[in-house]
Amino acid sequence: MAKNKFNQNWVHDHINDPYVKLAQKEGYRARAVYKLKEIDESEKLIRPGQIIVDLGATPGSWSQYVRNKLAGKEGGGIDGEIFALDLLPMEPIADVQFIQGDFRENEVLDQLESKLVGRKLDLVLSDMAPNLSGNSTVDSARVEYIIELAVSFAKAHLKPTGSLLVKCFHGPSYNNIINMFKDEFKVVLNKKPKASKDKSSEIFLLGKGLKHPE
Ligand SMILES: C[S@@+](CC[C@H](N)C(=O)[O-])C[C@H]1O[C@@H](n2cnc3c(N)ncnc32)[C@H](O)[C@@H]1O
Repeated sequence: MAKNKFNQNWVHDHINDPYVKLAQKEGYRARAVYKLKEIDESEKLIRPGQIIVDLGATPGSWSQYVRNKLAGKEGGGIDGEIFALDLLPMEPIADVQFIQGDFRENEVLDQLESKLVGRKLDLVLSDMAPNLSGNSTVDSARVEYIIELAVSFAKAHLKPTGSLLVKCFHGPSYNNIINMFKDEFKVVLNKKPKASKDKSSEIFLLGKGLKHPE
């Protein structure tokens, strides 16, 4: 398909996408929020009082959703804490502490850890998607690596009852990733929310309760 035609189709699909329209109406920065919302509504992941990290947070719809779930009834601050991190800048969101940097770099991880000051987390979210090269072996290895880092971060920082939700893709490393989750979590679920496009190999993995808390 010619590139222009491809762009036109993308624009047409995007404008007519019900989740794009809903996100605009409800004030969310991205349609991705409805993926998290559906998983949260079925798994009851997010509750007031929690400490939550959102990895790969920009433009911020997941952080907005988490913030709304932790917000007090009187419209004051939040009951809980939210830390968000991304390679790219993010427009500020009230009560969300943002760090800009590459999660694969130790220096960035140190910054995040210094904000946590030893407090354990209830939930780690990762919607991080590495840049894709088009070579499925290379891309699959990149996805596996970023998820491996998220799992090791979760292992070090989650409460024993905490959960990790990551974006993943069906590909050559899928089984390795599932096994990595099964080694670390008591319960492992895969989720394909309605807002995740059928033609995308995207799938979300949820690990609940650490098998070997640190
Ligand atoms: C699909 S977007 C996230 C959308 C977000 N959940 C939302 O609801 O607005 C994926 C994000 O992951 C970020 N990302 C990818 N690799 C990263 C890395 N190594 N470190 C930090 N962020 C990364 C990208 O910059 C991008 O903003």
